[in-house]
Amino acid sequence: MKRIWMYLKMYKKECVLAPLFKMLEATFELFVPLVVSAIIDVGIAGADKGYIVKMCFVLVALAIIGLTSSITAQYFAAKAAVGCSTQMRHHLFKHIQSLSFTEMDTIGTSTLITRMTSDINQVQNGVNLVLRLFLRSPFIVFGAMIMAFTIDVKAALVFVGAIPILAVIVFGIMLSTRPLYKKVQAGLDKILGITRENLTGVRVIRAFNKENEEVYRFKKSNEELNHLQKFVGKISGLMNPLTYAVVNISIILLIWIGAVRVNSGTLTQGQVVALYNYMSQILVELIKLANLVINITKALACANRIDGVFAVKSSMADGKLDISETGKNTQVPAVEFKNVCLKYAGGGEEALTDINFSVMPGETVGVIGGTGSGKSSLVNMIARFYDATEGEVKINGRNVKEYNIESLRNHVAVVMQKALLFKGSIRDNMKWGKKDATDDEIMEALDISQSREFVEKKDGKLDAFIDQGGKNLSGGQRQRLTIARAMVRKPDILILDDSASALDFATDAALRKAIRGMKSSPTLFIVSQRAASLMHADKIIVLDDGKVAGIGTHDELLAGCEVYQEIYYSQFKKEAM
Ligand SMILES: Nc1ncnc2c1ncn2[C@@H]1O[C@H](COP(=O)(O)OP(=O)(O)OP(=O)(O)O)[C@@H](O)[C@H]1O
Repeated sequence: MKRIWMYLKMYKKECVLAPLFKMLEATFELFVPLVVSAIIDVGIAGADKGYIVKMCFVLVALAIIGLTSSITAQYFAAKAAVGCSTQMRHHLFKHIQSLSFTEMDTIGTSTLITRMTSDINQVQNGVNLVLRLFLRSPFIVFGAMIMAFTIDVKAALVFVGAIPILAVIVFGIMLSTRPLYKKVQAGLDKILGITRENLTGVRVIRAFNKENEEVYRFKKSNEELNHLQKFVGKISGLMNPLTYAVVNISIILLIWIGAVRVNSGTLTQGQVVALYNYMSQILVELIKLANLVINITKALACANRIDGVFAVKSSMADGKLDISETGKNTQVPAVEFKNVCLKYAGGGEEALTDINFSVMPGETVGVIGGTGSGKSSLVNMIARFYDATEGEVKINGRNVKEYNIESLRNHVAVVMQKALLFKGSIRDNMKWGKKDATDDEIMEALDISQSREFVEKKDGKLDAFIDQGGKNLSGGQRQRLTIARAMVRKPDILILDDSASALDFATDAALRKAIRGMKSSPTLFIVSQRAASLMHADKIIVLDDGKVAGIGTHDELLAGCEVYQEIYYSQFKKEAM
């Protein structure tokens, strides 16, 4: 609530004008039954055609003024609601960007997307409805009752009896359905999550013939939601018959009392019709009010969930040191791990235990080990995607935590296992590496990553269009372009995290040779399960179940490291086959 108000404060004028125009509309609406009553009592009763036409014009004028007020109110309410949600979305996105991978892992991508999209939309709807209805509906309810009293106190007593009964029914149903609506919202979130997972993983699902299982999984969740919605719908469905029953009984009473009083000459026929219209207006507004309260409840629940994300603070404090101020001394290791341990949030075993090694500037380091042995975890700590839970990761002799994260990540380029490109031209994608990269710099990076040939064959060359995620490229082409994107930056430390796995051996070898041939060759980490990709490295780190099983050159490890021997001979036997 506090947060919504924080954003709404920027739209104070709109927040005042929207309800005011709605009240203006309501005021004119309250006059309509009186005009209709006058048409009956004066125009029709007196057969005065001129009067009837005149009053019809008054009705049209009231409708036009009401409509104009309503549109104006809608404009201001929408401006405030959309403005509030835009600001909130912007800040939430910025906040999410500031979170470290640890928090992102804990919250989950799917949840974050739901907060950014449907939750903020719900808040926007809630704000819009509140601005339009929170004054208007009570105003009409009480206004109609007062108008009824001005017509006839005795007949208006029917209103005094009916309104509380109607309020109890409407709000009673609303209160009983409120927790159920929360469950519906959770069910919707689940469906959204399944849909998102399925759409992003559609290729894998088809490759594994999992369509039927996925359709079944979706159907199950959808049916659960359907049952819940039907149940809530049935309770909410009681609202109309019950309220209409009360209103109709009240109307019968009104007409009965009215008829008696018309006979006695205390009331006119038109006044009875006016009383009837006021009763109808009250009913409509009470139903609107109930919907408003349901929407407020949903909006507040969503706002709380959004607040929950805002409440998560990054566990990664930014340092002050600019990395360009270090690294002048070539005798200091470019990367050093000192007794490093890593345990991911959410418990479980340590992913890395007591890792110690150092790498001098310009050296090539291979990281090898079985699946889940901790290779990616190890290199991810160099660019501070995760912080060591124990020990120290140092770059140029200083703890990575001392560096300003932006300068650190400009210095360390990571090519991730999953080759991900973004919608846009090849040039746009390359400029992710360096904003102001010239075409020459891009071509140089394409040369190193062995991508020039296929890029030059594409229509438009650097302007060739890449679909979202790089779907219109082959796996190997995607990998080469992600490597080129990292090379454009000319990083001091380059990490290839199993990022050449889709390349053939000759291209893989040509890539490594080109990197080593660069004028200022980076300190290079090659993570791979293929011994052939890193056997020429200056140093190979062999990981086994999160621990270092051996560090040394290929020859040293082949002579003395059992895990390395196992990996190497298993592959060379395989490759020889
Ligand atoms: N974000 C994470 N949250 C929790 N646990 C994780 C996370 N990332 C990795 N792990 C766990 O840490 C261990 C090491 O994983 P890591 O990805 O570093 O292995 P790897 O050697 O790179 O494997 P692969 O070769 O299959 O990519 C695994 O047990 C994995 O389940």
